[in-house]
Amino acid sequence: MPKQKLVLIGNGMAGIRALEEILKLKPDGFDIVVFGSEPYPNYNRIQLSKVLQGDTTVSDITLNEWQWYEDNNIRLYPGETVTKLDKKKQIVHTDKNKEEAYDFLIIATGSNPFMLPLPGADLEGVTAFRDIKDCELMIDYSKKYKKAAVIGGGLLGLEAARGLLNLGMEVDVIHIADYLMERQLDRDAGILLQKELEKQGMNFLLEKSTAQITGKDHVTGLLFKDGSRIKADLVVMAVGIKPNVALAQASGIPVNRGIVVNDFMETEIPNIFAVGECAEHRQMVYGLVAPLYEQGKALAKRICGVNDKGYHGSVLSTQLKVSGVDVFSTGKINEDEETKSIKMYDDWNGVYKKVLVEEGKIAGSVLFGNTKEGTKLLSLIKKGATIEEYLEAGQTEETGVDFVASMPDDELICGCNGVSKGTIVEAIKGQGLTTLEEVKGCTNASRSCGTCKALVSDLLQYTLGDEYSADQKETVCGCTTLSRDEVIAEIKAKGLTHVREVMNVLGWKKEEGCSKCKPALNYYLGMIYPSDYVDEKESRFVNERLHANIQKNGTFSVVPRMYGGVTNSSDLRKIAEVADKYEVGLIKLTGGQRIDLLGVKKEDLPNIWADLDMPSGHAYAKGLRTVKTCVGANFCRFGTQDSIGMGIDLEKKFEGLNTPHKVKMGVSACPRNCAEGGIKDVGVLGLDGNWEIHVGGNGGTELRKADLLSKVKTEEEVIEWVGAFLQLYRESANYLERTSAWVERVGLDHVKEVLANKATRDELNERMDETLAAIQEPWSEAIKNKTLLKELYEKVNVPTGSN
Ligand SMILES: Cc1cc2nc3c(=O)[nH]c(=O)nc-3n(C[C@H](O)[C@H](O)[C@H](O)COP(=O)(O)OP(=O)(O)OC[C@H]3O[C@@H](n4cnc5c(N)ncnc54)[C@H](O)[C@@H]3O)c2cc1C
Ligand SMILES: NC(=O)c1ccc[n+]([C@@H]2O[C@H](COP(=O)([O-])OP(=O)(O)OC[C@H]3O[C@@H](n4cnc5c(N)ncnc54)[C@H](O)[C@@H]3O)[C@@H](O)[C@H]2O)c1
Ligand code: SF4
Ligand code: FES
Repeated sequence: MPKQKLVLIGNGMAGIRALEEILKLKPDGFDIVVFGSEPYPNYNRIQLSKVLQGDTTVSDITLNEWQWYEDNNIRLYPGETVTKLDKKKQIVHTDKNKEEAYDFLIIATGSNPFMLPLPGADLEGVTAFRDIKDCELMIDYSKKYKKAAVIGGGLLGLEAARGLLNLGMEVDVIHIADYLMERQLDRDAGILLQKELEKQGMNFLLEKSTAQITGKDHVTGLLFKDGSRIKADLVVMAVGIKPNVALAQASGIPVNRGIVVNDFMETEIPNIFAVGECAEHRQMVYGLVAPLYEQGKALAKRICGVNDKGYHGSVLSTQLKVSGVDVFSTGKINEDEETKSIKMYDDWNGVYKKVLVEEGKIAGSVLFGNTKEGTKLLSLIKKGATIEEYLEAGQTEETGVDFVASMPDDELICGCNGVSKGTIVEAIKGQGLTTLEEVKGCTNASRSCGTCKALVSDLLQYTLGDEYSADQKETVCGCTTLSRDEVIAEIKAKGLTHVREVMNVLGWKKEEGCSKCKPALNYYLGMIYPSDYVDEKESRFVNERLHANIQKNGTFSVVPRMYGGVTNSSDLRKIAEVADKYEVGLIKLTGGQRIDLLGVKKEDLPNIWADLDMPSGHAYAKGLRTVKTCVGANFCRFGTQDSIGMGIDLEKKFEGLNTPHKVKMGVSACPRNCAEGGIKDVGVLGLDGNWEIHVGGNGGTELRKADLLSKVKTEEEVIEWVGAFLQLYRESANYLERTSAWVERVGLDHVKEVLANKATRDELNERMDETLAAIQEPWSEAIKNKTLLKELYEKVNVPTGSN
């Protein structure tokens, strides 16, 4: 019987968490399709504040890699928006003219930032702070401009303001109320917060109402209703959010503020659910992840037919993610006729605590300066605990291991994900966890805002005692407690030969591994057994499995190899013909001097490769990409050597080589370095009749200038040194570690010392040659393999001439 089709609209935090819960209950229960307007896999929106503050990068906040979708047979359409929904026929339509029928539909379209409809709101330099695009725009602006104004002194506005300060801008925060975060804090805490943030360099304009954003094309400032003005080159609006309900509304699904749902997240329309910030449950719309995750659990149980009492609403708690400021609030924050409060105010040390009591029970709390008790108070409120229970438990001043030891098992450690101390301790003991990453992988604790990380570390220390090492070794991933070196040593000692076998024998916690360890193990096995290991395609990242880079609209790019960046009229003709025949969207020259055919349909890939009859340029590979060359001595009046010839020889020699991460090379024939060897993994430079070999350069986000490794005379010596260097890197780097990071980690002196020995270089080159001898050209291999064509490239006619 065919599986029921489940379509999810919205590839954000709530929708994907609901899918994860569904997959836990029925791993193979549905045929799943996801549409997401943003061109990324599901990422941690919460961490955008940390990206702006410079504590992490966009590439590190992905929650579910592309591979996760592949592994779970989820068809993801990134960068594609659902524009229409036909609830009678049970079909959704997209902005790319796709139609998808569903048996069950989940709407998880989140919120839109609320943009004040002020004159000038459409000027260049005015932005919201909601997604990666906004974050990148602010980072970009900070490089060009000096003065930023943030409208809104709530959680988002203050986190944005801290980020902009870190980026070197002067920041004014304009707030409509008379104290900061008035929705989350009482006046006393708000004033303490303001003092602390002023010390950090923020400037506040309170009780200010903006009348206009001034400027002609680009913003130049703000004009307030009281007639005063400030200058600004960048204006960030952070004045709240609006549930994104337009699609539901237009489709006749009942909407109030949000899409109205019952306790099982069902809308009034059969088979249509809503979850996350777009949903309204018992007249409440939420804007924090903890309740959205609770909703996801209830939804998953309903859709999988598991009996449950459903979702009954959430007690909220918030923490501001600004370093140096500890502020927490939960439940009620202000006194009224029904409440009494216990207060402690230490103006000298800037510590404030208030616990509100209603009908004898704890109803809410505001903490400033010391927020250790935050999760305890949240747990007590959730349980409906009395004030006596709180007072009897004692207000501990303890910290660290003693503090977590004193917590009861049911106390919450991670508010975002609802994970208690008991659950974490049980997972550490039951599954032999030793690192924060493993606890995160198994329990979800610390997977969202990350403020509970210190408590989770304390719990690890408390549970493991002497076995715990704060200076934790880096494990391959959360599925194992072994490091890369330990795994490699075990593979060699036990003669393990397959990815699954490694996982079984070495006691992997997740039988099937994850998207981090599978490609890593596949690489390590290939590196250890170059002649015998049969590459496991299913363990590779999707781009490497398909031998083409997937683009944001789901099409692919084709980059044929052009040794040394040199081409000829016959290859150019073939490329032009192929581009016409397959209606290629864009032909573009790459930074590595290659031709990129973009916008190719997956099913056309094998036919294009067959028509091109050129080798793969490996533009998708964790391997040798390109050798860029300058024109050199044959044409350039400054050139002293044949850089093109040298580049072609290097590229022909190392073509198809798998490496821990991508490897780029550049060869120039004089110190002007036109092939930019100074920012390549390997840069070869002609100088006074010698060749200099530079290594460990990187022109990407982690910009690094290459270091001089050695100076040699002949082309043969260049090949010998480069071969030895690459093999040393292959054998000792972590998978996904670029040469730049590896050279930094192990030290240039170490690399030089190892390679200085000719006998060692020869040994490394012997192993390199064995590896190179086993390499096969992937495109011609793929078009010969009918099973592979059927499995990987749907709707393909086997190209003529293949067997
Ligand atoms: C900077 C920042 C910091 C934050 N910090 C915290 C924090 O510390 N703690 C906390 O609990 N919360 C925090 N939040 C709030 C939290 O991120 C949100 O509550 C959460 O992301 C909401 O999840 P969601 O899935 O409902 O919506 P979203 O994450 O917005 O996901 C909805 C997705 O659906 C897509 N979409 C919309 N319409 C369509 C359509 N028609 N077709 C296809 N796709 C569509 C959108 O593009 C979006 O990608 C923060 C938010 C921001 C912006
Ligand atoms: N640490 C966290 O938990 C965190 C961090 C960032 C964002 N978020 C979430 O993201 C969403 C958006 O955050 P937010 O801070 O924009 O929303 P918010 O509603 O919490 O705060 C908006 C603030 O803007 C002020 N404001 C409204 N109109 C104004 C005006 N015209 N001029 C000046 N100030 C004005 C309000 O007084 C309010 O304090 C919320 O759901 C929030 O919970 C949470
Ligand atoms: S690097 Fe030197 S030799 Fe090569 S093209 Fe540039 S100037 Fe000419
Ligand atoms: S409290 Fe936010 S991730 Fe744990």
